[in-house]
Amino acid sequence: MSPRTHITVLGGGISGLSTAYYLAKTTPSTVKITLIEGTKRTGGWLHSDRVKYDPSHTGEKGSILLERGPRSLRPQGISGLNTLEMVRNLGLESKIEPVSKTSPAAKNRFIYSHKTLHKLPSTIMGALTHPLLAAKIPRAGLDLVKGGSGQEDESIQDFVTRRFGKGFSDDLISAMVHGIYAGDVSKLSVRATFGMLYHMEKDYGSIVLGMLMGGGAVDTPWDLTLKEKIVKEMPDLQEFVDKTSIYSFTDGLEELSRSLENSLVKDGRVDIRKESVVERLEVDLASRDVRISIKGQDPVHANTVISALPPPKLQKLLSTSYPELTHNPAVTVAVVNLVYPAEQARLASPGFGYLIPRSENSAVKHRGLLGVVFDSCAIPAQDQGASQDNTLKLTAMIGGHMFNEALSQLSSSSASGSAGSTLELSLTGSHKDDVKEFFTKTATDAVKKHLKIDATPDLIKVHIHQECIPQYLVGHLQRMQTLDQSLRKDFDGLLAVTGAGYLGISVNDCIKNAREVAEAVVSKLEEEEDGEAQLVGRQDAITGLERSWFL
Ligand SMILES: C=Cc1c2[nH]c(c1C)Cc1[nH]c(c(CCC(=O)O)c1C)Cc1[nH]c(c(C)c1CCC(=O)O)Cc1[nH]c(c(C)c1C=C)C2
Repeated sequence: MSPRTHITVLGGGISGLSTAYYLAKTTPSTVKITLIEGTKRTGGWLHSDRVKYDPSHTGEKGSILLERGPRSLRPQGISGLNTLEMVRNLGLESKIEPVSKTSPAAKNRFIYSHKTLHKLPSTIMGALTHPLLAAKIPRAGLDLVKGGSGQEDESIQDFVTRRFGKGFSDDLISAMVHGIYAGDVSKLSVRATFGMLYHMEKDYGSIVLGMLMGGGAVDTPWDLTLKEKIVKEMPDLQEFVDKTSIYSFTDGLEELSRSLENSLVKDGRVDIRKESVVERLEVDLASRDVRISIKGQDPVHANTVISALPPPKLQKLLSTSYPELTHNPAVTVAVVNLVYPAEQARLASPGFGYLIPRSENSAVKHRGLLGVVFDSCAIPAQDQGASQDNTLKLTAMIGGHMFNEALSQLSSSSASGSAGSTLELSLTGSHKDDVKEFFTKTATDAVKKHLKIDATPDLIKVHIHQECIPQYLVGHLQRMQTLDQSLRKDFDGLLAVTGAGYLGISVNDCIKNAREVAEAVVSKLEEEEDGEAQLVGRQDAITGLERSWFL
């Protein structure tokens, strides 16, 4: 590869950091790598706070971890294995806090319905015979006799209702969609979010049959090669995967992005530009140059740009319009951390937490509550000192697709009267306080009503994460295929994309997709150097969206 080669990554979240990390691992030291981080703090919605905490009832000092976004990772699957490999290479293994498959957090996930907590089924068979659905028709039979819809895509709700009946979608599946996407089951694409179900229907004509046959996998050839490589190099990881349900780190999931950034700094290969606002990307195909204009700084020139920015942010930098970059909204989630004195607050049903299904009409009845995580039970080892045994820590997640609808109730109840859609989003001054108070009350009322905990929290923290989870609307994968073709045609490999806005929102998927695009870009640049690329032409240029044709 030419010593003048310069690859620039845009975006300092987990996807941008991972892309830079894999580029640094796979390129010779002569290749220049720049990471332009932007103005937001590294870690984004993975951000965690460790609060020095003095439980007043003991007078002893402790320290308690309050996390904002996803707080754990699943080790399973190829993307899970890939993250574990990264964790080991970063030297983070000693910080892992595993949750065993036999722990209450692994076995007990609940949904709140008809004034009680019901245990979520862990298998499709368990779901089909679930007491919440007992009064309805035998759904397993329905699934076995129904064929496919013949449609390329449909909403999760349409798919599930067609195969298993409406109760199944409104009760169980909508709750799960709240607990992953904070999204609306009637709007999200079944193919892009639960691809396994889509493929089971397509391949076996039945989900039950597909499950029994172990079908539905959506692993690409690249995924399978990656798995083989990791298993060969680190065979002992499988043992951890087999016994672990989820895991986190001593100081929270943010430790992963912090450690990634530290390793990039220490390694010295990547020029990290913090606090840099990219204003424009201009591409000159003839000289194979991308001019990156940065506010108040000299422009940067690169041979390839990999954007890990949210798709609408990338659109703002481009002169041509790509409707696929702006089609999906991203939802806002309010995260309320609550810490109670343990002797006044006890969980009757220990577990991971509970979710509110669509059938509960949450936007109105529960002011937009999506669910509550039982942090003290889910990953108890994260809290230290006196706080570990003397506190009950819960986190309420509120809003998502119901954010504005829920908050519109504030305008009718608060003196300021300025909530609702105005939350698009100028959270300042007294209005900000009203909004925070609204979410605090939503969370504490839910804990009283649903968990029968009447105590007053010792500590409350509210964080509002604007547009933190992209919503893959119906037709998402087809749009990604169209975008793949357009980027290939217009940029000929000079611009590739990665990140939660495209092909997987989970932390594991973001890391694996970052690895895939970084490795593909590097091998393409190597081919170009060898003169092979000229023979193959645009058909082969890298966009980061190649896997959209496999899913
Ligand atoms: C109550 C709302 C939410 C809870 N977690 C999230 C929300 C919006 C965010 C979230 N949860 C998952 C992901 C994707 C995976 C990742 O990045 O690691 C995100 C962004 C994982 C997840 N959470 C639940 C399920 C079934 C999954 C899928 C993978 C898995 O099985 O672990 C369920 C769940 N989420 C929440 C609760 C309280 C809950 C179950 C009781 C909180």
